[in-house]
Amino acid sequence: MDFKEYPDREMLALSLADRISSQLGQHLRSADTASLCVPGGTSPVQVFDTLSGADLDWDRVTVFLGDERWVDGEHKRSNSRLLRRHLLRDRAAAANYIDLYTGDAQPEDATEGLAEALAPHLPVTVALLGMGNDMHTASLFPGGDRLAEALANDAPPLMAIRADGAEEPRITLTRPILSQAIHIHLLIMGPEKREALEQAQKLDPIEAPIRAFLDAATVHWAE
Ligand SMILES: O=C(O)[C@H](O)[C@@H](O)[C@H](O)[C@H](O)COP(=O)(O)O
Repeated sequence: MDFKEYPDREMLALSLADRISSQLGQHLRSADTASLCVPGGTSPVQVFDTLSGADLDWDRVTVFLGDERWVDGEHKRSNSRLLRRHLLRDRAAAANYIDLYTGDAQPEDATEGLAEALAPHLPVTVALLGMGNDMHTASLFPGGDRLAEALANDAPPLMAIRADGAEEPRITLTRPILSQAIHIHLLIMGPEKREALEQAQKLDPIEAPIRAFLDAATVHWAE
C-alpha cells in the first residue's frame, strides 16, 4: 500500500484529479478507450469538480460508479445525481456514462444486463474507491447479506447487496472487477477514516472489505 498524505483537502483533490487524468491519458496513448470507475458518497466532490475540467479525450473514456443506491436518479441519495452535478459536466460531459441504476424494481434484475454493458470496458483503467468508517468500500459492507460471494474470486462482475449499514438496497461491483483495475486509488479524509484504515490493515476482507484492495492501492489522505 502506498500512502500519500496531503497538507489539506484542496491539495489532495488537485493532485488526485491530476493523477487520475494522467493515468487515463497515458492509457489512451496506446489504447482506443479507457474506463474510470468512481465512488459515490460525499468525499469525492472536489476531485470530481477538478477532474471534470481535465484536458482529456473524454469521448474515449467510459465512466461508471463502483456502486449505486437503488433509488431514482433524481433522488438526493443517488450517486448518479452526484456524478451528473460534479463529474459529467464541463469537458467530462463528453464521456460515455454507464448508469448502474436501470429503473428495474430490484437491483437483482439489473446485474446481468449491466455485466454485458461493462464487459467491453474491462479491466477498469482507473478505479477510485471511497471507504466508510465501518471499512466498507463500494457497497461491500461488513455484514452485507452476500458479502462472502461478492468477495470471492469467482464472483459475478456485479451483485445486488443489502446491509444494515446501507439505507437502501444497493448494486455493487465485486472484488474481482475492482481488484483487477490497472490503477487503484483510495480517497479518505479525516482522522476517523485514517484510524479505520489502520484497523482494516489488521483484519480480513470479510470483516473489513476495503482490505481486499489495499495491497494494490494508493491511498490519498488529508485531515
Ligand atoms: O454509495 C456509497 O455510499 C459509496 O460509493 C461508498 O462506498 C462511499 O464511497 C463510502 O461510503 C464513503 O462515503 P463518504 O465519502 O460519504 O464518506
